[in-house]
Amino acid sequence: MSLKLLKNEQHLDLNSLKELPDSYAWSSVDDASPTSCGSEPVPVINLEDPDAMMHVGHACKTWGVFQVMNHGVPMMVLDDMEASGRKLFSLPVHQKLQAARSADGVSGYGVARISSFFPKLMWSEGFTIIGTPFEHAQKLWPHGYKHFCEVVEEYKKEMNKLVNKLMWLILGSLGITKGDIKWATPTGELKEACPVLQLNSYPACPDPDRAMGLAAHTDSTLLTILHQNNTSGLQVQWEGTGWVTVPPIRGALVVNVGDLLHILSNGTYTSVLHRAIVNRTQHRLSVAYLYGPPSNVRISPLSKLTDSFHPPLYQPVTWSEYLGTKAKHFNKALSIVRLCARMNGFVDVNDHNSVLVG
Ligand SMILES: C=C1C[C@]23C[C@H]1CC[C@H]2[C@@]12CCC[C@@](C)(C(=O)O1)[C@H]2[C@@H]3C(=O)O
Ligand SMILES: O=C(O)CCC(=O)C(=O)O
Ligand SMILES: [Fe+2]
Repeated sequence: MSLKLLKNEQHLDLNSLKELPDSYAWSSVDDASPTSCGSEPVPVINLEDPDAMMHVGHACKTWGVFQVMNHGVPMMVLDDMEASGRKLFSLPVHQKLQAARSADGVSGYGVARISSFFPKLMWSEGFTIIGTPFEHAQKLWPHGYKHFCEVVEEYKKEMNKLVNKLMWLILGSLGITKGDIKWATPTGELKEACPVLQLNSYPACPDPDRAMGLAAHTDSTLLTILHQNNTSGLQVQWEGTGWVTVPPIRGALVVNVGDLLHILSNGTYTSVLHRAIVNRTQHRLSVAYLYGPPSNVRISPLSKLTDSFHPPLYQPVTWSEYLGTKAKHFNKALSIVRLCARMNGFVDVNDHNSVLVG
């Protein structure tokens, strides 16, 4: 009985609510005002700038997030994806539930996966696509799924090109070359990981100061590329002190460092804590392309970045192992895969039982 209630409650039609139900009222949405708390704005980088690599490296080190312009993804591809996402979320709830994520599944329609770690519900809906969206799209539009599938494929193709460009800029900024990356082909193409596309919808909210669109988290990726519509809501944490809004810029894309890049760079580039807040009048939509390594690749600190003074700080993990740790431990996942000092040889050299990892 109580389980059933909870399930129904998780699928309220947010668009129809005139008041914030208690189950959505967060007691402490700190600093929900979209100010930049006196910090610099999040960097905007022109990828055609000859110094792009340096700017990207600096942004990854200081912020863990930046926006890119002149990235090569046609505006039409972004617009089409946004329109398709909008169409999906404007379907009636009972229809969206036809494509609901199964209890043990990852793809499909539902609340944010991290919801289970919070006592209150988030003011958002999501649709996760892994591989082809065909099966779910067919349930949503029995006769009209083809267009949606085409738009998604085109979007993924363009994002894959961009993620290659960005990864080599980022790796280059760390002094890493093509031969250092196990999952790159000799021509320098990063072998296709199975990318995840996450569509997020944040309906206008009657009480935005007490609601949370998507609670603070880091992404379990190497990189995430985010397209947001013309409504702000994305905020990143700055130096652990305040929230800075990443303003939507038409045509620009937000890039953020995920936990696996944090591990790969041995902590040089930090995965950024971010969240989405909501507003009273506008429907916000975002599309995240979550990029991780191929499933057989174990990510560990690159050997070029480590030596006896800079020992590797993290254990090797595959993407799916890391997702499993994240699903269980949420924001403690990164510290769980962090090697303890003892394992790094920061121990009494006379302790012959210590495990040295090199
Ligand atoms: C490949 C991924 C990465 C996931 C889990 C799985 C599919 C959906 C992704 C997101 C998308 C929304 C935020 C997040 C925190 C969530 O709840 O679901 C992400 C999470 C992660 O980055 O850990
Ligand atoms: O909607 C946003 O701006 C943030 C989305 C996000 O963080 C995610 O999908 O991982
Ligand atoms: Fe995220």
